[in-house]
Amino acid sequence: MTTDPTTLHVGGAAPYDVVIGHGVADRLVGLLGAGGRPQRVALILPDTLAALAAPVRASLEAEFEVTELVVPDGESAKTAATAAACWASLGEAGFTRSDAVVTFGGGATTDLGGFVAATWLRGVRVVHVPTTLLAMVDAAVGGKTGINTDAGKNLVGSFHEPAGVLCDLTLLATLPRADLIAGMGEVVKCGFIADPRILELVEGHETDELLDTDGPALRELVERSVQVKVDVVVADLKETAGTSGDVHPGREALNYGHTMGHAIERAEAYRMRHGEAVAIGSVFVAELARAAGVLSDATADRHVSAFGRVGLPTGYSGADFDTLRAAMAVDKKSRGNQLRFVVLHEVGTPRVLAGPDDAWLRAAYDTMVARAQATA
Ligand SMILES: NC(=O)c1ccc[n+]([C@@H]2O[C@H](COP(=O)([O-])OP(=O)(O)OC[C@H]3O[C@@H](n4cnc5c(N)ncnc54)[C@H](O)[C@@H]3O)[C@@H](O)[C@H]2O)c1
Ligand SMILES: O=C(O)C(=O)C[C@@H](O)[C@H](O)[C@H](O)COP(=O)(O)O
Ligand SMILES: [Zn+2]
Repeated sequence: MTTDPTTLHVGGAAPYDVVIGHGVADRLVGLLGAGGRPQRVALILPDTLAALAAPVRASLEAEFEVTELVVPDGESAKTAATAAACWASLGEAGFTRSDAVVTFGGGATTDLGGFVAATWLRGVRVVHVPTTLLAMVDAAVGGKTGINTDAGKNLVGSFHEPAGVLCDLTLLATLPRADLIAGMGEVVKCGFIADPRILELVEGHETDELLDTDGPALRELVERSVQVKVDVVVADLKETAGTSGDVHPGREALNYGHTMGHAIERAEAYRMRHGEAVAIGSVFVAELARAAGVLSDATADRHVSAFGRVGLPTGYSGADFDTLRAAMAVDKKSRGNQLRFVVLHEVGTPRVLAGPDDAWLRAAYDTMVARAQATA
Protein backbone atom coordinates (compact mmCIF):
# COMPACT_ATOMS: atom_id res chain seq x y z
CA MET A 1 0.00 0.00 0.00
CA THR A 2 1.33 3.46 -0.90
CA THR A 3 1.19 5.48 2.28
CA ASP A 4 2.20 8.95 1.13
CA PRO A 5 -0.76 11.09 0.12
CA THR A 6 -0.99 12.26 -3.48
CA THR A 7 -1.99 15.84 -4.16
CA LEU A 8 -3.53 16.69 -7.52
CA HIS A 9 -3.70 20.40 -8.20
CA VAL A 10 -6.70 21.81 -10.03
CA GLY A 11 -5.74 25.00 -11.83
CA GLY A 12 -7.96 27.80 -13.06
CA ALA A 13 -9.40 31.00 -11.64
CA ALA A 14 -10.03 29.41 -8.23
CA PRO A 15 -7.33 26.73 -7.87
CA TYR A 16 -7.54 24.01 -5.25
CA ASP A 17 -6.02 20.69 -4.27
CA VAL A 18 -7.42 17.16 -4.25
CA VAL A 19 -5.60 15.14 -1.58
CA ILE A 20 -5.77 11.34 -1.95
CA GLY A 21 -4.48 8.79 0.54
CA HIS A 22 -5.11 6.62 3.56
CA GLY A 23 -5.61 8.35 6.91
CA VAL A 24 -5.37 11.90 5.58
CA ALA A 25 -8.10 13.39 7.82
CA ASP A 26 -5.53 15.67 9.46
CA ARG A 27 -5.29 17.62 6.19
CA LEU A 28 -8.85 18.97 6.47
CA VAL A 29 -8.16 22.03 8.60
CA GLY A 30 -5.36 23.07 6.24
CA LEU A 31 -7.61 22.78 3.18
CA LEU A 32 -10.27 24.85 4.93
CA GLY A 33 -7.87 27.59 5.90
CA ALA A 34 -6.66 28.26 2.36
CA GLY A 35 -7.99 31.72 1.49
CA GLY A 36 -8.50 32.88 5.09
CA ARG A 37 -9.48 31.16 8.27
CA PRO A 38 -13.24 30.71 8.77
CA GLN A 39 -14.82 31.31 12.17
CA ARG A 40 -17.82 29.03 11.62
CA VAL A 41 -17.99 25.75 9.78
CA ALA A 42 -21.19 23.96 8.75
CA LEU A 43 -20.70 20.21 8.54
CA ILE A 44 -23.28 18.73 6.13
CA LEU A 45 -23.71 14.97 6.40
CA PRO A 46 -26.40 12.30 6.20
CA ASP A 47 -27.78 10.86 9.41
CA THR A 48 -26.39 7.42 8.52
CA LEU A 49 -22.76 8.59 8.61
CA ALA A 50 -22.74 10.26 12.03
CA ALA A 51 -20.40 7.68 13.60
CA LEU A 52 -18.02 7.59 10.64
CA ALA A 53 -17.80 11.39 10.78
CA ALA A 54 -16.81 11.53 14.46
CA PRO A 55 -13.07 12.14 13.88
CA VAL A 56 -13.77 14.83 11.28
CA ARG A 57 -16.30 16.48 13.57
CA ALA A 58 -13.80 16.44 16.45
CA SER A 59 -11.02 17.97 14.34
CA LEU A 60 -13.35 20.75 13.21
CA GLU A 61 -14.66 21.41 16.72
CA ALA A 62 -11.10 21.86 17.96
CA GLU A 63 -10.65 24.80 15.58
CA PHE A 64 -14.02 26.34 14.65
CA GLU A 65 -17.61 26.96 15.78
CA VAL A 66 -19.30 23.95 14.18
CA THR A 67 -22.93 23.74 13.10
CA GLU A 68 -23.99 20.26 12.08
CA LEU A 69 -26.57 20.04 9.28
CA VAL A 70 -27.92 16.51 9.18
CA VAL A 71 -29.61 15.73 5.87
CA PRO A 72 -31.48 12.67 4.52
CA ASP A 73 -29.39 9.80 3.20
CA GLY A 74 -28.47 9.45 -0.46
CA GLU A 75 -30.46 10.80 -3.37
CA SER A 76 -33.41 11.80 -1.18
CA ALA A 77 -31.31 14.74 0.08
CA LYS A 78 -31.11 16.32 -3.36
CA THR A 79 -34.32 18.37 -3.01
CA ALA A 80 -35.24 22.03 -2.78
CA ALA A 81 -36.77 21.29 0.65
CA THR A 82 -33.48 19.97 2.04
CA ALA A 83 -31.55 22.89 0.57
CA ALA A 84 -34.07 25.28 2.17
CA ALA A 85 -33.66 23.56 5.54
CA CYS A 86 -29.88 24.01 5.25
CA TRP A 87 -30.27 27.70 4.36
CA ALA A 88 -32.46 28.15 7.44
CA SER A 89 -29.79 26.60 9.67
CA LEU A 90 -27.04 28.74 8.15
CA GLY A 91 -29.19 31.80 8.81
CA GLU A 92 -29.73 30.82 12.43
CA ALA A 93 -25.99 30.26 12.87
CA GLY A 94 -25.24 33.72 11.46
CA PHE A 95 -23.14 32.33 8.63
CA THR A 96 -21.07 35.00 6.85
CA ARG A 97 -19.05 35.01 3.64
CA SER A 98 -15.83 34.19 5.48
CA ASP A 99 -17.36 31.04 6.99
CA ALA A 100 -17.19 27.64 5.31
CA VAL A 101 -19.12 24.47 4.53
CA VAL A 102 -17.71 20.96 4.81
CA THR A 103 -19.59 18.11 3.19
CA PHE A 104 -19.10 14.53 4.39
CA GLY A 105 -20.74 11.76 2.42
CA GLY A 106 -21.38 10.29 -1.00
CA GLY A 107 -22.05 12.16 -4.21
CA ALA A 108 -25.61 12.97 -3.23
CA THR A 109 -24.35 14.79 -0.13
CA THR A 110 -21.55 16.61 -1.95
CA ASP A 111 -24.00 17.67 -4.70
CA LEU A 112 -26.53 18.98 -2.17
CA GLY A 113 -23.93 20.52 0.16
CA GLY A 114 -22.07 22.06 -2.76
CA PHE A 115 -25.33 23.59 -3.96
CA VAL A 116 -26.07 25.03 -0.50
CA ALA A 117 -22.56 26.52 -0.39
CA ALA A 118 -22.95 27.89 -3.93
CA THR A 119 -26.20 29.65 -3.13
CA TRP A 120 -25.74 30.89 0.45
CA LEU A 121 -24.75 34.57 0.22
CA ARG A 122 -24.18 33.79 -3.50
CA GLY A 123 -21.31 31.52 -2.63
CA VAL A 124 -19.25 30.51 0.38
CA ARG A 125 -16.22 28.25 0.53
CA VAL A 126 -16.81 24.50 0.57
CA VAL A 127 -14.45 21.60 1.21
CA HIS A 128 -15.67 18.14 0.26
CA VAL A 129 -14.81 15.00 2.20
CA PRO A 130 -16.21 12.29 -0.10
CA THR A 131 -16.89 8.94 1.54
CA THR A 132 -17.84 6.82 -1.48
CA LEU A 133 -15.63 5.76 -4.36
CA LEU A 134 -17.96 7.52 -6.76
CA ALA A 135 -17.77 10.81 -4.91
CA MET A 136 -13.97 10.59 -4.64
CA VAL A 137 -13.38 9.98 -8.33
CA ASP A 138 -16.13 12.23 -9.66
CA ALA A 139 -18.79 14.07 -7.66
CA ALA A 140 -16.54 15.97 -5.24
CA VAL A 141 -14.20 17.27 -7.95
CA GLY A 142 -14.98 19.86 -10.60
CA GLY A 143 -17.60 22.09 -9.03
CA LYS A 144 -20.86 20.71 -10.44
CA THR A 145 -23.50 20.98 -7.73
CA GLY A 146 -27.20 20.29 -7.92
CA ILE A 147 -30.55 18.96 -6.82
CA ASN A 148 -33.33 17.09 -8.59
CA THR A 149 -36.83 18.34 -9.44
CA ASP A 150 -39.97 16.45 -10.43
CA ALA A 151 -38.97 17.07 -14.04
CA GLY A 152 -35.66 15.25 -13.79
CA LYS A 153 -32.20 14.70 -12.38
CA ASN A 154 -29.83 17.57 -11.48
CA LEU A 155 -32.03 20.14 -13.20
CA VAL A 156 -31.24 22.89 -10.67
CA GLY A 157 -27.68 23.65 -9.72
CA SER A 158 -24.62 25.71 -10.34
CA PHE A 159 -20.91 25.48 -10.93
CA HIS A 160 -19.17 26.17 -7.62
CA GLU A 161 -15.66 24.87 -7.26
CA PRO A 162 -14.57 23.55 -3.88
CA ALA A 163 -11.69 25.07 -1.92
CA GLY A 164 -10.35 21.56 -1.46
CA VAL A 165 -11.21 17.87 -1.68
CA LEU A 166 -10.02 15.27 0.81
CA CYS A 167 -10.20 11.68 -0.44
CA ASP A 168 -9.41 9.54 2.60
CA LEU A 169 -9.45 6.01 1.23
CA THR A 170 -9.71 4.66 4.79
CA LEU A 171 -13.34 5.80 4.77
CA LEU A 172 -14.14 3.27 2.04
CA ALA A 173 -13.67 0.36 4.47
CA THR A 174 -17.31 0.58 5.60
CA LEU A 175 -18.82 1.26 2.18
CA PRO A 176 -21.16 -1.56 1.08
CA ARG A 177 -19.72 -3.60 -1.80
CA ALA A 178 -22.60 -2.63 -4.10
CA ASP A 179 -21.76 1.06 -3.63
CA LEU A 180 -18.07 0.38 -4.22
CA ILE A 181 -18.97 -1.37 -7.46
CA ALA A 182 -21.25 1.53 -8.44
CA GLY A 183 -18.27 3.87 -8.10
CA MET A 184 -16.47 1.74 -10.65
CA GLY A 185 -19.08 2.89 -13.18
CA GLU A 186 -17.50 6.36 -13.27
CA VAL A 187 -13.97 4.87 -13.11
CA VAL A 188 -14.53 2.69 -16.19
CA LYS A 189 -16.22 5.65 -17.89
CA CYS A 190 -12.99 7.65 -17.39
CA GLY A 191 -11.09 4.77 -18.97
CA PHE A 192 -13.22 4.87 -22.10
CA ILE A 193 -13.27 8.64 -22.57
CA ALA A 194 -9.66 9.46 -21.74
CA ASP A 195 -7.35 6.94 -20.08
CA PRO A 196 -6.95 3.46 -21.61
CA ARG A 197 -4.61 2.47 -18.76
CA ILE A 198 -7.73 2.42 -16.53
CA LEU A 199 -9.28 -0.19 -18.80
CA GLU A 200 -6.06 -2.22 -18.77
CA LEU A 201 -6.01 -2.16 -14.96
CA VAL A 202 -9.65 -3.26 -14.81
CA GLU A 203 -9.08 -6.00 -17.35
CA GLY A 204 -5.80 -7.12 -15.78
CA HIS A 205 -6.97 -7.65 -12.19
CA GLU A 206 -9.42 -9.90 -10.42
CA THR A 207 -12.54 -8.11 -9.20
CA ASP A 208 -11.56 -8.61 -5.56
CA GLU A 209 -8.18 -6.98 -6.17
CA LEU A 210 -9.87 -4.02 -7.85
CA LEU A 211 -12.29 -3.62 -4.94
CA ASP A 212 -9.66 -3.98 -2.19
CA THR A 213 -9.82 -0.54 -0.59
CA ASP A 214 -6.29 -0.97 0.81
CA GLY A 215 -4.85 -2.31 -2.44
CA PRO A 216 -2.64 -0.60 -5.05
CA ALA A 217 -5.06 -1.18 -7.95
CA LEU A 218 -7.89 0.83 -6.41
CA ARG A 219 -5.52 3.61 -5.39
CA GLU A 220 -4.19 3.90 -8.94
CA LEU A 221 -7.72 3.82 -10.35
CA VAL A 222 -8.78 6.64 -8.02
CA GLU A 223 -5.78 8.78 -8.89
CA ARG A 224 -6.13 8.21 -12.61
CA SER A 225 -9.87 8.91 -12.61
CA VAL A 226 -9.47 12.11 -10.62
CA GLN A 227 -6.72 13.17 -13.05
CA VAL A 228 -9.07 12.58 -16.00
CA LYS A 229 -11.71 14.73 -14.34
CA VAL A 230 -9.24 17.46 -13.41
CA ASP A 231 -7.85 17.67 -16.95
CA VAL A 232 -11.33 17.99 -18.43
CA VAL A 233 -12.70 20.58 -15.99
CA VAL A 234 -9.60 22.74 -16.15
CA ALA A 235 -10.09 22.98 -19.92
CA ASP A 236 -13.86 23.60 -19.85
CA LEU A 237 -15.20 24.28 -16.35
CA LYS A 238 -18.66 25.50 -17.37
CA GLU A 239 -19.28 22.93 -20.09
CA THR A 240 -19.47 25.37 -22.97
CA ALA A 241 -17.04 23.72 -25.40
CA GLY A 242 -19.54 21.29 -26.92
CA THR A 243 -22.13 23.92 -27.81
CA SER A 244 -22.44 25.78 -31.13
CA GLY A 245 -22.26 22.59 -33.14
CA ASP A 246 -18.72 21.70 -32.02
CA VAL A 247 -18.18 17.96 -32.26
CA HIS A 248 -15.51 18.07 -29.53
CA PRO A 249 -17.44 17.69 -26.31
CA GLY A 250 -15.20 19.48 -23.76
CA ARG A 251 -16.65 18.87 -20.30
CA GLU A 252 -19.62 17.07 -21.81
CA ALA A 253 -17.25 14.10 -22.25
CA LEU A 254 -17.69 13.45 -18.51
CA ASN A 255 -21.38 12.99 -19.26
CA TYR A 256 -20.62 9.86 -21.30
CA GLY A 257 -23.37 7.31 -20.63
CA HIS A 258 -25.40 9.80 -18.60
CA THR A 259 -28.10 10.67 -21.15
CA MET A 260 -29.66 7.23 -20.89
CA GLY A 261 -28.25 6.74 -17.37
CA HIS A 262 -30.15 9.68 -15.90
CA ALA A 263 -33.31 8.66 -17.79
CA ILE A 264 -33.10 5.20 -16.20
CA GLU A 265 -32.50 6.66 -12.73
CA ARG A 266 -35.61 8.79 -13.11
CA ALA A 267 -37.67 5.86 -14.43
CA GLU A 268 -36.52 3.89 -11.38
CA ALA A 269 -37.48 6.76 -9.01
CA TYR A 270 -33.76 7.03 -8.07
CA ARG A 271 -33.72 3.59 -6.46
CA MET A 272 -30.99 2.43 -8.84
CA ARG A 273 -27.47 3.56 -7.99
CA HIS A 274 -26.09 6.33 -10.21
CA GLY A 275 -22.96 4.34 -11.10
CA GLU A 276 -25.05 1.35 -12.16
CA ALA A 277 -27.18 3.55 -14.41
CA VAL A 278 -24.03 5.12 -15.89
CA ALA A 279 -22.71 1.64 -16.72
CA ILE A 280 -25.94 0.71 -18.53
CA GLY A 281 -26.06 4.13 -20.21
CA SER A 282 -22.46 3.75 -21.43
CA VAL A 283 -23.17 0.35 -22.95
CA PHE A 284 -26.31 1.85 -24.53
CA VAL A 285 -24.42 4.74 -26.08
CA ALA A 286 -21.73 2.37 -27.36
CA GLU A 287 -24.52 0.49 -29.16
CA LEU A 288 -25.81 3.80 -30.49
CA ALA A 289 -22.35 4.65 -31.81
CA ARG A 290 -22.09 1.20 -33.36
CA ALA A 291 -25.49 1.69 -35.03
CA ALA A 292 -24.37 5.10 -36.26
CA GLY A 293 -21.31 3.48 -37.81
CA VAL A 294 -18.74 5.46 -35.82
CA LEU A 295 -17.56 2.84 -33.29
CA SER A 296 -15.94 -0.51 -34.01
CA ASP A 297 -17.59 -3.75 -32.91
CA ALA A 298 -14.56 -4.55 -30.75
CA THR A 299 -14.75 -1.33 -28.72
CA ALA A 300 -18.53 -1.52 -28.41
CA ASP A 301 -18.22 -5.09 -27.11
CA ARG A 302 -15.41 -4.03 -24.78
CA HIS A 303 -17.96 -1.87 -22.92
CA VAL A 304 -19.97 -4.94 -21.97
CA SER A 305 -16.91 -6.82 -20.77
CA ALA A 306 -15.25 -3.94 -18.87
CA PHE A 307 -18.34 -2.78 -16.97
CA GLY A 308 -19.49 -6.37 -16.47
CA ARG A 309 -16.10 -7.42 -15.14
CA VAL A 310 -16.48 -5.28 -12.01
CA GLY A 311 -20.02 -6.51 -11.40
CA LEU A 312 -21.95 -3.66 -13.02
CA PRO A 313 -25.18 -4.17 -14.98
CA THR A 314 -25.01 -3.75 -18.75
CA GLY A 315 -28.69 -4.13 -19.72
CA TYR A 316 -32.03 -2.72 -18.61
CA SER A 317 -35.63 -3.60 -19.41
CA GLY A 318 -37.61 -1.70 -16.75
CA ALA A 319 -39.09 1.11 -18.86
CA ASP A 320 -40.39 1.43 -22.40
CA PHE A 321 -38.64 3.33 -25.17
CA ASP A 322 -41.01 6.32 -25.14
CA THR A 323 -40.63 6.85 -21.38
CA LEU A 324 -36.84 6.87 -21.63
CA ARG A 325 -36.87 8.99 -24.81
CA ALA A 326 -39.01 11.61 -23.02
CA ALA A 327 -36.70 11.60 -19.97
CA MET A 328 -33.65 12.02 -22.21
CA ALA A 329 -35.22 15.13 -23.75
CA VAL A 330 -34.56 17.16 -20.56
CA ASP A 331 -30.88 16.19 -20.51
CA LYS A 332 -28.73 19.31 -20.30
CA LYS A 333 -26.95 18.42 -23.53
CA SER A 334 -30.22 18.72 -25.48
CA ARG A 335 -30.70 21.78 -27.65
CA GLY A 336 -34.34 22.55 -28.42
CA ASN A 337 -35.95 19.33 -29.60
CA GLN A 338 -32.62 17.81 -30.57
CA LEU A 339 -31.03 15.10 -28.43
CA ARG A 340 -27.24 15.23 -28.24
CA PHE A 341 -25.09 12.33 -27.06
CA VAL A 342 -21.44 11.94 -26.24
CA VAL A 343 -20.27 8.93 -28.25
CA LEU A 344 -16.85 7.43 -28.78
CA HIS A 345 -15.15 7.11 -32.13
CA GLU A 346 -12.53 5.04 -30.35
CA VAL A 347 -11.22 4.75 -26.80
CA GLY A 348 -10.10 8.23 -25.71
CA THR A 349 -11.87 9.99 -28.59
CA PRO A 350 -15.24 11.31 -27.40
CA ARG A 351 -17.35 13.23 -29.90
CA VAL A 352 -20.82 14.79 -29.96
CA LEU A 353 -23.53 12.98 -31.91
CA ALA A 354 -26.40 15.44 -32.42
CA GLY A 355 -29.87 14.38 -33.54
CA PRO A 356 -29.28 10.65 -34.06
CA ASP A 357 -31.73 8.67 -36.20
CA ASP A 358 -34.63 7.32 -34.19
CA ALA A 359 -33.89 3.90 -35.75
CA TRP A 360 -30.41 3.91 -34.16
CA LEU A 361 -31.89 4.86 -30.77
CA ARG A 362 -34.44 2.08 -31.02
CA ALA A 363 -31.83 -0.46 -32.08
CA ALA A 364 -29.62 0.49 -29.09
CA TYR A 365 -32.67 0.34 -26.79
CA ASP A 366 -33.63 -3.12 -28.10
CA THR A 367 -30.11 -4.41 -27.49
CA MET A 368 -30.17 -2.98 -23.95
CA VAL A 369 -33.47 -4.78 -23.24
CA ALA A 370 -32.27 -8.04 -24.80
CA ARG A 371 -29.09 -7.95 -22.72
CA ALA A 372 -31.12 -7.49 -19.53
CA GLN A 373 -33.42 -10.36 -20.46
CA ALA A 374 -30.49 -12.61 -21.30
CA THR A 375 -28.92 -12.08 -17.86
CA ALA A 376 -32.20 -12.21 -15.87
N1 LIG B 1 -21.37 16.69 -9.23
C1 LIG B 1 -20.82 15.75 -9.98
O1 LIG B 1 -19.93 16.01 -10.79
C2 LIG B 1 -21.31 14.33 -9.84
C3 LIG B 1 -20.58 13.32 -10.44
C4 LIG B 1 -21.02 12.01 -10.30
C5 LIG B 1 -22.16 11.73 -9.55
N2 LIG B 1 -22.83 12.75 -8.97
C6 LIG B 1 -23.99 12.46 -8.11
O2 LIG B 1 -23.56 11.63 -7.04
C7 LIG B 1 -24.67 10.87 -6.56
C8 LIG B 1 -24.27 9.43 -6.38
O3 LIG B 1 -23.25 9.38 -5.41
P1 LIG B 1 -22.92 8.05 -4.59
O4 LIG B 1 -22.82 6.92 -5.52
O5 LIG B 1 -21.79 8.40 -3.74
O6 LIG B 1 -24.26 7.78 -3.77
P2 LIG B 1 -24.83 8.33 -2.37
O7 LIG B 1 -24.31 9.65 -2.03
O8 LIG B 1 -26.28 8.16 -2.48
O9 LIG B 1 -24.23 7.28 -1.32
C9 LIG B 1 -24.56 5.93 -1.45
C10 LIG B 1 -24.82 5.28 -0.08
O10 LIG B 1 -23.59 5.03 0.56
C11 LIG B 1 -23.66 5.42 1.92
N3 LIG B 1 -22.29 5.72 2.32
C12 LIG B 1 -21.55 6.74 1.88
N4 LIG B 1 -20.30 6.63 2.34
C13 LIG B 1 -20.25 5.55 3.12
C14 LIG B 1 -19.24 4.92 3.85
N5 LIG B 1 -17.97 5.34 3.80
N6 LIG B 1 -19.55 3.81 4.57
C15 LIG B 1 -20.82 3.32 4.57
N7 LIG B 1 -21.82 3.86 3.85
C16 LIG B 1 -21.54 4.96 3.13
C17 LIG B 1 -24.58 6.59 1.91
O11 LIG B 1 -25.09 6.83 3.18
C18 LIG B 1 -25.62 6.14 0.88
O12 LIG B 1 -26.59 5.33 1.50
C19 LIG B 1 -25.78 11.05 -7.58
O13 LIG B 1 -26.71 11.96 -7.08
C20 LIG B 1 -25.07 11.65 -8.77
O14 LIG B 1 -25.92 12.42 -9.56
C21 LIG B 1 -22.42 14.04 -9.11
O1 LIG C 1 -18.67 16.60 -13.98
C1 LIG C 1 -19.34 16.46 -14.99
O2 LIG C 1 -19.40 17.33 -15.87
C2 LIG C 1 -20.11 15.24 -15.21
O3 LIG C 1 -20.89 15.17 -16.14
C3 LIG C 1 -19.87 14.10 -14.27
C4 LIG C 1 -21.04 13.16 -14.14
O4 LIG C 1 -20.48 11.90 -13.74
C5 LIG C 1 -22.03 13.57 -13.07
O5 LIG C 1 -22.96 12.52 -12.85
C6 LIG C 1 -22.74 14.88 -13.25
O6 LIG C 1 -23.43 15.22 -12.08
C7 LIG C 1 -23.75 14.86 -14.36
O7 LIG C 1 -24.05 16.15 -14.66
P1 LIG C 1 -25.35 16.66 -15.41
O8 LIG C 1 -24.92 17.96 -15.98
O9 LIG C 1 -25.72 15.67 -16.45
O10 LIG C 1 -26.39 16.81 -14.38
ZN1 LIG D 1 -22.06 10.60 -13.09
